Amino acid sequence: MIDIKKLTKQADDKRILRGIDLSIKKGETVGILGPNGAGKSTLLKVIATLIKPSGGQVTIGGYDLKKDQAEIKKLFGYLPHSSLLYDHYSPLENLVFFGNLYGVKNARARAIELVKEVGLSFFLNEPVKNFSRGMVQRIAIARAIVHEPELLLLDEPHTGLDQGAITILNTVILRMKEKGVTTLMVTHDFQQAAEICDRIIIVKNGKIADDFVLVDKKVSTLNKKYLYQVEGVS
Ligand SMILES: Nc1ncnc2c1ncn2[C@@H]1O[C@H](COP(=O)(O)OP(=O)(O)OP(=O)(O)O)[C@@H](O)[C@H]1O
Repeated sequence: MIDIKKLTKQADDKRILRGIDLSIKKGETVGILGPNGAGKSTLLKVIATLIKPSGGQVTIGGYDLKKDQAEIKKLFGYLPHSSLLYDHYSPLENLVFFGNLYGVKNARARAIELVKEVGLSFFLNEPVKNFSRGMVQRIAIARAIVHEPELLLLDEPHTGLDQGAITILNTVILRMKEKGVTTLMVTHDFQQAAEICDRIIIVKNGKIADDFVLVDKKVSTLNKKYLYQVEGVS
């Protein structure tokens, strides 16, 4: 699904990504972990065609990032730090708007179904500006999947969510996985990464420091591996 070779990104004098080689198969759920400033969000933004790489090759769904941006944009749903929602619109209005933008057939029915899926049917017609951070995040997740993307790019999706919302988000991710969707998730939440990811990538100083399958799904194993790679603690 994603094939990255020798990816670099330089901004001003700073080398943010220093030669990333990464191959991700269709249907994988991959957690990207690493310290602040390691380059995780930058990597996600390159894949989301939001920033141009300085060097290297990126192929997504068989399309070349340099040449086929329009095709790539249709393939993924992206959840950045900001919700991208219109504050004065309700969940229904927001999701119909974004659904139409992506050419979703029956956007209204899809919007209603998604608001139900994220547990906010009661607030279907309330303006988003009155919502709590967790409620906004639930609708932002619905927005990211409104067009049923093949690839989900999530930047710290669990931040600020209560337990109920975390469960809903994880259910959405796992349901997408059942449909063969590939997910890349930047996170600082080790518990969620251990629970839902098939594979963990640790980014440090703009490079991949580790790439492994968390066989036992234990957060303690993940903590250990992370501390070893990032802090040198064994
Ligand atoms: N446009 C830019 N110009 C200059 N430096 C940038 C730019 N974008 C990001 N950086 C720097 O690149 C580094 C990596 O940023 P990035 O947001 O990818 O880190 P991150 O691993 O996602 O960190 P965090 O966990 O704190 O979100 C940081 O030092 C950041 O300040």
